Amino acid sequence: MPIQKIILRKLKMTLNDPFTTSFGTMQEKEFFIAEAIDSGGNRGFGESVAFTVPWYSEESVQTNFHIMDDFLIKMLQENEIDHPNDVLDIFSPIRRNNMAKSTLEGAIWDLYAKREGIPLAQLLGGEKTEIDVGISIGIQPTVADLINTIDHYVKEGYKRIKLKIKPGWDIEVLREVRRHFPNTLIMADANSAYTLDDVDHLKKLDEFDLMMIEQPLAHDDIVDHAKLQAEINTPICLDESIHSLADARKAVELGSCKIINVKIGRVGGLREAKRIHDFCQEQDVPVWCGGMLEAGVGRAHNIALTTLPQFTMPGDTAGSSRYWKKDIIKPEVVVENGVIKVPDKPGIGYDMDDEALEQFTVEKKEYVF
Ligand SMILES: O=C(O)CCC(=O)C1=CC=C[C@@H](O)[C@@H]1C(=O)O
Ligand SMILES: [Mg+2]
Repeated sequence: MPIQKIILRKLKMTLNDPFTTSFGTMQEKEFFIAEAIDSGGNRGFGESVAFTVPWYSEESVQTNFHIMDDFLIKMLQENEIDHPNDVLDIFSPIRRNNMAKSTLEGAIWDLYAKREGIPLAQLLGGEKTEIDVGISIGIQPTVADLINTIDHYVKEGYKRIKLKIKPGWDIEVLREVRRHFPNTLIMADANSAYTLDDVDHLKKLDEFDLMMIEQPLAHDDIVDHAKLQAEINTPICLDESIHSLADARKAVELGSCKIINVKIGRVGGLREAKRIHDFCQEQDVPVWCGGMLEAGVGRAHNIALTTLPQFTMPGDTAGSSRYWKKDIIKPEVVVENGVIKVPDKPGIGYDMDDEALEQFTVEKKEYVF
């Protein structure tokens, strides 16, 4: 692929509402958009999903820049890329830093699909023309606020509600939520807020008929999760613990989870995400696509991935307006009755809103090939 230039832009955008989890609250979001341009003027885009503070994983906005700027882009300049599947092989001398790798890999997948004139979803092997989506709701100031927020999104048609829980904001909250919403698909995400000392407490979740509990124990654990899964009926879904196909295989073998949340950035890109999908399909383990409060480019990549068949559960890819007053793609991502229509244009299927891209850019660097 004749890449002529890569542009890295650091953007700063403000979420409509603060998003609170067991590890903190976010409202300002900084991230990188990588743009890969070929000799024909085609433009491919990828989005970095690390947060400013490394509280979800060890990566941050600044480590993403350091790794891309000092290492990864040079590796792309020095190696031939025939297919986007080559990119992670080229990056393999660099350990982890998956979100940095995924930013550039994503831009190259989009560029390749545009050069071929096909949608990214189709290039990945996805066949769905629409995808079902749920929504992730942060910890709210009061239970009444939470009930109102859920009510709003249930009425908008979201197919599944994910709540954030932590010690002190869990059993009683879920009891109230279940009482108000007896038939809604509900799951809880703990972002590693518990330990095995909480087994008896976590067993109480079984009474709420949750679809799953996401990442109850340590972010780097699969052994204790297997012990917990043996004690509770609620299916465990792993998020933070899964960085690769190898992690997914070990977790499934150990019985650490019954469901996997696939985040493209966390696993190092679309190639690894697809491999995890394929493995889970063979093993009959459902997967769904997680979110990292992305802007339009990351959201579009999530939509393309979700068209693969084993994404049988609604993911966290809500509509653009849930996060942003103005997104960086045109049209923005729209959810109607809990469904997103998969775009059928080449690549990620949405156009860049270049004015918005410029408006939110706070730093920019170009790399000529
Ligand atoms: O709406 C989204 O993009 C999903 C938001 C969400 O649930 C999460 C975003 C960022 C970090 C975590 O708190 C989290 C998750 O763990 O899945
Ligand atoms: Mg999670």
